[in-house]
Amino acid sequence: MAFKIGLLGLGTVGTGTAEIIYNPQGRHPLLNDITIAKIGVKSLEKQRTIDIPPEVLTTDLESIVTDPHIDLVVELIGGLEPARTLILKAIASGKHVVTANKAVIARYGQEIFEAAKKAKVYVLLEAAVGGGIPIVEPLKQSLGANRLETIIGIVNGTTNYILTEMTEKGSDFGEVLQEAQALGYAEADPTADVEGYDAADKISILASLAFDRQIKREDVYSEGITSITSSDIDYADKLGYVIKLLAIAQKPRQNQENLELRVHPTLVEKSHPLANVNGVFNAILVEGQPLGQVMFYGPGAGSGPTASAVVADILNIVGVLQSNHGANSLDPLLSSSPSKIAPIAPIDDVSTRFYARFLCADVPGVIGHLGTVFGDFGVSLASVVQIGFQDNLAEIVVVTHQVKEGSFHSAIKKIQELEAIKKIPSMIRVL
Ligand SMILES: NC(=O)C1=CN([C@@H]2O[C@H](COP(=O)(O)OP(=O)(O)OC[C@H]3O[C@@H](n4cnc5c(N)ncnc54)[C@H](OP(=O)(O)O)[C@@H]3O)[C@@H](O)[C@H]2O)C=CC1
Ligand SMILES: N[C@@H](CC=O)C(=O)O
Ligand code: NA
Repeated sequence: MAFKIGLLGLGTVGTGTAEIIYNPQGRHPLLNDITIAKIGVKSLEKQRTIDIPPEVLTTDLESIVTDPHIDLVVELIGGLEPARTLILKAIASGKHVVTANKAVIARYGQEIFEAAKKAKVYVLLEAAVGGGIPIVEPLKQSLGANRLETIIGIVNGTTNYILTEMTEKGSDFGEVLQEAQALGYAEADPTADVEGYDAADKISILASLAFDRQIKREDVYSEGITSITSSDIDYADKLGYVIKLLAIAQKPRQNQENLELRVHPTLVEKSHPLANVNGVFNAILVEGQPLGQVMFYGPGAGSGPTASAVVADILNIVGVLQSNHGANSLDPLLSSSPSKIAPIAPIDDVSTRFYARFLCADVPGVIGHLGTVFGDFGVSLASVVQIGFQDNLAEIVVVTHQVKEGSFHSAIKKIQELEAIKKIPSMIRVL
């Protein structure tokens, strides 16, 4: 019997999803049991790159999520509303849901998962993190035997594409962002990409799955790439690093209660596996016991790769429903709904290494003064080098050992008061 899909959205990901479902040859045989009953869009007049029978398209999305003939709703419109309301209505109407919407899941996941549990339907979201990379399903299933400790990921394709183009071709930030938008990688409002909010949504979702905790999205620290300049990229290169936007989740360390969750540009040593993840590719390094480290790598955005993850979720649901013949319970490996909230450490309590570039008057003893102030705040330095001159000012680069963010920033505040220090053009964390 055909399994009927109601598709909300026919943009980059919706079109990729429809293309797979309309062309099942050579793919998983279960696809032959799936049909698209309705597709909800904003505009019926818009030119589409795929032929859709006119009676399938509608602008009445509510009629799709309440249609008694539809079994599963695929939400690919993006944004918070009406996406959240439509997902909840679909659940209340007894429909399974597949979504790529990390913004909604990171903020309203708990509400949605609880509603789904009550209604005994699945809500799957493989496409929401890492695009086509299977990462959500492995965290729920394949890695279930492990005590997961750390996740470090490049989880935003747009910013990785921008940083790669800036690094490899010296391209201009604004121009590359436009390219990423044209390629369908960026969010409708690319602020979410370049300011790190999209990566923060994604790391919240991954941490919630890995540590089985609810994450308060508003407590996740995020810093984007808008202030990264080509000079930073050049200096990083000279020191043996590349700059990547990393999303990091760390389970509570010994004798601590708080999770560490943060997104920021980071200097990554060129020999590190994440340093060679370029363009729209994403990679997620997961560490746990007894497995050790495992890295998931692949295309993190774009029509086909993201649709691959959407359709994988649809197949998972259809497969489970067919095998248990509609039994009245959910497969615990597919459904998820953590009960406890995890406190998140304030960013000042997190330890990291820093790279900082100073422009100083070229007077004797300036390096000594910097060292003394850092020392006063317990910041230990791995290296201090004068790398040249800019506008008659000496350019000094400092790399610290692990230091509490709070101590580093207190030292910087004091350093700013030094007569010889004219400017601190960049401070970037180091992995
Ligand atoms: N693009 C990517 O690479 C990836 C995207 N995602 C996520 O997938 C989701 C979809 O993204 P994407 O395909 O890029 O988005 P697009 O902007 O390309 O497409 C959005 C689609 O939704 C429709 N739509 C939007 N708002 C409404 C509304 N209020 N009522 C009816 N229809 C609406 C649009 O209709 P119309 O066509 O008529 O304008 C369009 O078809 C987002 O949550 C995004 O974060 C996840 C991973 C990767
Ligand atoms: N805008 C996102 C799309 C995929 O999630 C990105 O660039 O990664
Ligand atoms: Na994925």
